[in-house]
Amino acid sequence: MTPSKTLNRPLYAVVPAAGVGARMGAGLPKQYLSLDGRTVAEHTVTRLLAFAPIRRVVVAVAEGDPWWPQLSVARHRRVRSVAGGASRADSVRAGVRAVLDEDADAWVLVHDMARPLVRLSDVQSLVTRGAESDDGAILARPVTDTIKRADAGNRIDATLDRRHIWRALTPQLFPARALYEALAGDLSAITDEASALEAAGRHPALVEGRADNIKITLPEDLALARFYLAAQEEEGLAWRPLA
Ligand SMILES: Nc1ccn([C@@H]2O[C@H](COP(=O)(O)OP(=O)(O)OP(=O)(O)O)[C@@H](O)[C@H]2O)c(=O)n1
Ligand SMILES: C[C@](O)(CO)[C@H](O)COP(=O)(O)O
Repeated sequence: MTPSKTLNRPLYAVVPAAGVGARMGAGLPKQYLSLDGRTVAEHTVTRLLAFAPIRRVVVAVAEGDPWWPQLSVARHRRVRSVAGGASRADSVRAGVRAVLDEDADAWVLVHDMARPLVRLSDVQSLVTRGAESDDGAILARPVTDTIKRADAGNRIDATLDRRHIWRALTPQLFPARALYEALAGDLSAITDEASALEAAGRHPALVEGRADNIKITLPEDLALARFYLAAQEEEGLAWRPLA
């Protein structure tokens, strides 16, 4: 992938990877499950490392995680590990702190470890669009179903105009300083980084990403991920060994 021509500040990736995968219920965190012979974590980090403009990939792992240090990707020269926190937002904040300690002027791409199928073409689109404004940008998908809002009794309260409804994906791109400050308050309702920036009055851009950039969350997502991975390989997006 050729370096971005648009982002004129250092680019880092922060990967929250300190979750336990409760909804997957696999007995170990889902990022260490195998996908075509490699862990989900290896797929994810290797893809980010293949995006040349990323100076470093900061991975937030749970304290005492015995699986992460066993992966060769954890020792890659452009990978750094930090201790994650009790919530996703805490883990992201720890990663962004490490980025700011290296470069106060950096931008960060925050990407779920649980999204191993992200395409470099989507990362490039995000960086190109995100660089247009200090409010940043996120990958997202317009919804294709009819969207209902429920009342407290799970009866339909309203049908929303889906032309304005998008599903948030990752990566999400922001100036590191702005994100760090936005993550300083009450994090209990924060499920993605854009929400934190929105609460601070910013309006990140939505950049349409590919549908195969799924988050592995439930057991059935593994079969879907294998299907999409095979399709990507047929397209020529094959596994690339670390440089
Ligand atoms: N304290 C936490 C919780 C989550 N994550 C990370 O945030 C990403 C998205 O979260 P999610 O899919 O919810 O993962 P889990 O928290 O592991 O899943 P669950 O909610 O089912 O336990 C994952 O890469 C996960 O490892 C994190 O870094 N720190
Ligand atoms: C950030 C995210 O992937 C956007 O869809 C998502 O919100 C994280 O998932 P979680 O289950 O809320 O941690």
